[in-house]
Amino acid sequence: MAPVRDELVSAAVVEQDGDGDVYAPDDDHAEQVTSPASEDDAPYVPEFALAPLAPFTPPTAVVPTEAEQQTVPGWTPEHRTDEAQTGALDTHGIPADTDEALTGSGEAWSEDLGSDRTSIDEHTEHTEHTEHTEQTEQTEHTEHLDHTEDAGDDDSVDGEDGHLAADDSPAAEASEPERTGSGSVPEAPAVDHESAVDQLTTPTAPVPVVTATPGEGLPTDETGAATSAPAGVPSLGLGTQTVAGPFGDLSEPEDAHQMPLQLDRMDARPDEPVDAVLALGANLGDAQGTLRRAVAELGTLTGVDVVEVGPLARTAAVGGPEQPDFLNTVVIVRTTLSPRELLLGCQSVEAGNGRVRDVRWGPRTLDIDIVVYGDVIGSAPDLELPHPRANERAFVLAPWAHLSPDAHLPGLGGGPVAALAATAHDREGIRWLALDWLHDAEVPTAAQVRRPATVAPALTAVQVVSVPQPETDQAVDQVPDGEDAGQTGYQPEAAATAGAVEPDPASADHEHATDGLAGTSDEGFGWPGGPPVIEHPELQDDDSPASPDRPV
Ligand SMILES: Nc1ncnc2c1ncn2[C@@H]1O[C@H](COP(=O)(O)OP(=O)(O)OP(=O)(O)O)[C@@H](O)[C@H]1O
Ligand SMILES: Nc1nc2c(c(=O)[nH]1)N=C(CO)CN2
Repeated sequence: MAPVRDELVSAAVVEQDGDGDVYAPDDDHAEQVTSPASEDDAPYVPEFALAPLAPFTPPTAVVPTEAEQQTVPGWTPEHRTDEAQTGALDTHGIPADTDEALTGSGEAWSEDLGSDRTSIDEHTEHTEHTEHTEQTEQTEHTEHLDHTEDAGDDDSVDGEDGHLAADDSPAAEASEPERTGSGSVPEAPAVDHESAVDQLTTPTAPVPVVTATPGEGLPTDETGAATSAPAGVPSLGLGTQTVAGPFGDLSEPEDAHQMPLQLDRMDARPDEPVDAVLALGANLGDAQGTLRRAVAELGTLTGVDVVEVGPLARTAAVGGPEQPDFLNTVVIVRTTLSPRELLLGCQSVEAGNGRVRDVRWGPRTLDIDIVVYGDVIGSAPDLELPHPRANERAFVLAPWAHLSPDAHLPGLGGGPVAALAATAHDREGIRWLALDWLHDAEVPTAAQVRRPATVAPALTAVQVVSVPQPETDQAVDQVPDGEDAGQTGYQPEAAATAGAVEPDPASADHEHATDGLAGTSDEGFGWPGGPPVIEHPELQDDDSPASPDRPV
């Protein structure tokens, strides 16, 4: 390994996080990143560049047949690979005999991987151009994980490990919210989430090509490549096939540039449906509306059933630039998708709701993280399970513990979720939890804003409010106002069972309740002396999630 040293990269340098995600420069958040340098500051030579290269035989230009020139607009000889090297090619440079396999089952596709890496790349292009499908994140994912020279040139590849700044996609750009201060996000373009996931699961889809360290539990050969699929992975083509390296199908020497095509445990579909916990957050635009829509859209993903939805929490932003409060919730889904398929499904929903990744931990219209997927513990360049920061985030743990008081977070730093929520650093940034946010609900009276029976002991300090059904785009800011309110979706029987505390109007804290970024020492989660029952948990303020005109 070449010597490296840590350098504080200036704000002018693109930031890169531990996951390999690259973010636009952010003056406030220059990060420690590792960049290679030698003692004498000699130009850095990447390690791979030192590897002995096989002699390169440039492909022989192939003159198109007359028919080809007529049928392929814009055709030029360099669009083709040497036929002599790759066998009979179709007009897209795809070996004719592999075309069927490529569009057939994933298994058949994988069997042909050994034939020609270039043909696979070409095929991706072929798929793109011929299917005219919407440019989903999945398509990008599949395309850019190719370890080809071209892949490295593509801005949309997010970091060295090849995972994506998915929202660089044209679809995401098109849906970039206008931050005009109007507070509303333009209608997200319709995204066919089902078809996005179908592309992952149907035989005609390009199989996601994933390189990662071999997944735990998979048998591997001496190169580290997975040699067989684990139980429950019927069609993703895990196997011993290797594909040509970044320089194409060089014949000499045999193995020098062969890279194993590896799928890992994150691609393993479960034998039985698995419960996964998703954390949702939003602080731009109509955050509540977006979260409602996201829950619905998650339920439309093939292989995903929404089982339970947590309360809505208003939370102070953690990390990143100064920004509005978030609305957060958790959703428990039952899925037959693999972890990576589920991630791609979530990212598809994010993209459809205008998610843009420009600033790390910056404001966003929608964020969906996989907190846990069953009891899977594992790490791949694009997916870590459980989510590596979930154990320290009250904005995830508090709504989760409320939904599942006995939940346990597996893995390093894990433990009982309610206990983790009670000690998380950001616990005091939890402003309130609303139980009835998902469905139609009328505004509660002050007397109805109280602790419910189901609240976990560690969460009793969180004020529970009712959030009304929005009538406008700005409705996330509508105030559960005790004075003007009618009935609520809140269940008084539950409160009675719990011996709910009668609200004390004197305890109302209008100031803090209306200031999304106000001091946290004596409010919210961890309030000493019991739950603050706030008569007017005003949300109508500039810091609120639906008020993106605040400078961010
Ligand atoms: N468990 C996970 N859930 C979602 N994304 C994950 C997970 N593990 C790794 N990732 C990767 O993290 C990348 C960055 O995700 P995202 O932009 O949503 O980060 P973030 O929400 O801003 O920050 P954080 O990861 O701290 O929540 C994604 O592209 C994804 O590949
Ligand atoms: N309150 C809050 N803070 C955050 C959130 C979030 O969802 N809520 N998401 C982040 C990145 O995932 C970073 N910080």
